[in-house]
Amino acid sequence: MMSYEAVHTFGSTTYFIFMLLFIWAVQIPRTNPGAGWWALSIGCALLARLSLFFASPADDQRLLPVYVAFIVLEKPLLLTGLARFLNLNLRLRWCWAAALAGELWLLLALAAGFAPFLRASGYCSVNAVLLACTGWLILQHRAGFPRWPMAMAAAASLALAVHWLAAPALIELFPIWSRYAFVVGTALVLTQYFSLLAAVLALFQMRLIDAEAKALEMAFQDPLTGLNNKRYMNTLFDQALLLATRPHHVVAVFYIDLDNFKPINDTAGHGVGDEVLKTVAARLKSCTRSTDICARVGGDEFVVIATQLEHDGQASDVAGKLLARLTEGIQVAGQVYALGASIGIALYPQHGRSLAELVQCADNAMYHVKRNGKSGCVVYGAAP
Ligand SMILES: Nc1nc2c(ncn2[C@@H]2O[C@H](COP(=O)(O)OP(=O)(O)OP(=O)(O)O)[C@@H](O)[C@H]2O)c(=O)[nH]1
Repeated sequence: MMSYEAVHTFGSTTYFIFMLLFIWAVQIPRTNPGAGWWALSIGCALLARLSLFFASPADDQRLLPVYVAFIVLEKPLLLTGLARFLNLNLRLRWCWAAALAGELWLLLALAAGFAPFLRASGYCSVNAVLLACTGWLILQHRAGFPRWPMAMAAAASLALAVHWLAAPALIELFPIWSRYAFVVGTALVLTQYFSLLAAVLALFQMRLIDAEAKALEMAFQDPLTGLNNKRYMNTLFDQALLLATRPHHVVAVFYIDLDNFKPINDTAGHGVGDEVLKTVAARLKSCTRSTDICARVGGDEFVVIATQLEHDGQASDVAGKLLARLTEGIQVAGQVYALGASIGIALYPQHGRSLAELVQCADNAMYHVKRNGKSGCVVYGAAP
């Protein structure tokens, strides 16, 4: 068993470090509020501990009200921090009243010369109730917060509640327990504050990852169809070329322009036009591999980049499949709309080495189809 002084020194130092870490967490932008209250609450735990440190057994009773004042004050601060962290609109006046009652009970017990068990049971019960509330609140509202830190904080809070509730009776029955209780209490308080700090930081990390994913989505995705946009296509094209440099792999760029899309907008409205575009996007996806790139590059214009084709002829097969799928009727709100598609194809490396060159060739080929009656596909340079 570590000596009493060693536990004191270790506990005080670590409480102090945690207090600094909570103060630091307050400075981090976009963290949930609460860390400031927890810096105050662990500060109270630290002051309570220091008051014990300076109490020799003889003047123990003189410093006991100071110790108890800090140790019960810690709990409403802890709960206020938790309510702010969890964004709960709670009235916590009763916590402060309970803390005050715990302190008053002690003063009364000291003045009236109550037995140690009776004297301690007042503030120990207040601590136990407030810690049980802390654990219960965490368990009730942990959804959407970091899982493990919240579970650990709830477990430590509930264990501390049991610890405080049982302490007066255990010390009465086994006086040696006061020494063990000191170590157990320190370990549980450290676990509790460590978990809360971890929750603050893990939530901040979750937010960052979320924001990054949203920013990427906005930067690289077409909001209507969920397909990639031009910027993403440019980014991914280099990867597609890497795949194409493998032996027997060909990359084909398909420029697809829908035929007769405008009349749908004009007759049925933009909303129906949007639904049609979404269906087209889903069909493009269903006709291609997950490694292929499907992008919406204009109102009713799409580019598909098929990677890992085994020979040039396969590009025409893919175009045929795309065309067949896109010319199937599209049903929106009980009405079936008929579309066509003009598809131009360019192959890497025959028709160009950069994406811009390939898209330009595929676009030219697509215009050739448009000019020759629409709804068809042609490879760049192959048209008569
Ligand atoms: N519903 C909807 N329409 C759009 C969107 N973006 C562009 N458009 C419309 O899409 C139409 C595209 O025009 P065109 O390509 O000339 O229409 P088209 O009838 O397919 O013409 P062809 O290609 O010659 O067959 C225009 O009317 C645009 O206003 C969009 O996000 N949603």
